[in-house]
Amino acid sequence: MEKEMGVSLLSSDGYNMRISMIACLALTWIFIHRWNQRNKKGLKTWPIVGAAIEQLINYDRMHDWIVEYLSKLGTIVVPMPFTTYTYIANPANVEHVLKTNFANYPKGETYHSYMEALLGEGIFNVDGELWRKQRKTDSFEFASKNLRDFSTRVFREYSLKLSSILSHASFHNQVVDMQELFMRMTLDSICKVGFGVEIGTLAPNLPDNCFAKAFDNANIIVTLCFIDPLWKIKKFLNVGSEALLDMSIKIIDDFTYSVIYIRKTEMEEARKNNNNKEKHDILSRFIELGEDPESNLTDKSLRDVVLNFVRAGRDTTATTLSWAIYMIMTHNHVAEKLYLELKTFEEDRAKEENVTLLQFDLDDLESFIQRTVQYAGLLTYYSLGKLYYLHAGITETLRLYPAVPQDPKGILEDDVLPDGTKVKAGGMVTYGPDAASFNPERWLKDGFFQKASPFKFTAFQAGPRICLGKDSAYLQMKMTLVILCRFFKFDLVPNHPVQYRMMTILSMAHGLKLRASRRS
Ligand code: HEM
Repeated sequence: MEKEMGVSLLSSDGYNMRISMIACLALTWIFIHRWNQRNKKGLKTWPIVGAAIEQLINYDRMHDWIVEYLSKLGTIVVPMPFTTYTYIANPANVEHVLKTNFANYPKGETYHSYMEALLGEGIFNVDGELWRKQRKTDSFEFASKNLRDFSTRVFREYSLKLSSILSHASFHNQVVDMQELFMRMTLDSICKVGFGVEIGTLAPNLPDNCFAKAFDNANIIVTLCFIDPLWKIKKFLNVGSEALLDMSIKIIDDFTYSVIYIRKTEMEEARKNNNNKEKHDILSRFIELGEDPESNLTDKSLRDVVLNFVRAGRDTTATTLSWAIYMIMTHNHVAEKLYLELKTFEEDRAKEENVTLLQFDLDDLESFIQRTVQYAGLLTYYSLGKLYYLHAGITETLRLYPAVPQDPKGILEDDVLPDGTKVKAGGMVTYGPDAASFNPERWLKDGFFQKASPFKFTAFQAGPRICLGKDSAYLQMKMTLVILCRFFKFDLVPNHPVQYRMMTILSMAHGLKLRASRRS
């Protein structure tokens, strides 16, 4: 018995000793790992988990966290448990990744698998030949004057709808969530420009729309795949978020395919009746292109084309508009300078068009709205191009709050960036800003807007995959802001928290709740 106890005591001692030794070794390893980093300027990491702890602690302020490092260092390497992210801001590195060695940094298979349910084989979600072919066709369509004129009319009409909702709200001193209104406006306008249909979500009673809801749900769920390691299992079992995604995609597809069918039937009817009145929405243009058998455009490819445009153009523009309004209302001198630019512009345009501006009374809603409509009538693609201060304000907003804050690229082969940073195949690299304070003046010289290299100002990406909708986005943002900032002043609801949500698009986590007041 004594012997047995002795053995078990010995073995438990031995066990404890082994544990103590392992603990000692582990602590020494951690100590050496941390000691070696004591003079390191960049991110401090831990063994095995890398920077995951620091990243988790900074999750809600991820954008600032990265910008703080980038502004000091230009490049940061963030090791994570299964991969390494390299963040770059130095223009030479950005140019190398987005242009010079473009072929080594594709979207990659992981991104494709996350987005496939929603974006299919659309331009955003493919590489290689499939991407090249779409890029060529889309670039041609985007450069078309017909599409630009049609978009200008649509953007003007929906900006006026928004302004009318604000006029009523200001008359009754009601609070509005500006971000929600912008989201509705950009969804309605992209559906009109993309499919040629009115979905009417921008209305005073804020109606629900099943396509809009399903599209929002699908967007959130595919984005969650980036942080949900179980999504493939859920998809296989069709449970949880993946079951909801499946339902949402059915609603989106029913709507999209029915619009494709209706548009095709209309086009056939029109041809039979020799009625060749052209439609300018993107879908109609692609249906026409699909009539050439060599184009290989099926109904599924038409669906992918249009949904990629909805995804590209909706949240990006709406969130930038929200941040721009927030910047304007929190920087009084900017608001006043912009107001002056818009008043002068109004007088110049009225003279050019030989129009007498209507008198209006701030307390008479009808006359106020009539005046906004008259002003909008003076806004054309070319005249908006002369508003340099506005252009600088929007660009500065995008520098500080890039709508696409992270755009990770895969790495096919090991590479060395121009600043000497080594990147390994299988990791990810993403570019970003190293921004500081809001100052539209930094974009102006003698009152004229000065462009920056796209490898320095990266909000629209750069190189062969630079955003195709940049001009269209500026057109819509200017159209909207010209009307809003000419006729309204904005005040944030006291204590409303303005904070970003770190998803694929940099939206405001709690919306933008404000009161608008009318300006003479
Ligand atoms: C403020 C508004 C916008 C911003 C900041 C923006 C930014 C970007 C960025 C960063 C990319 C690269 C992302 C990636 O490759 O995943 C991109 C690509 C693209 N954008 Fe935009 N975008 C905006 C508006 C629009 C609009 C209104 C449209 C069209 C309706 C559009 C169409 C596209 C397309 C088609 C691509 C894919 C280009 C390619 O892969 O070759 N964008 N955009």
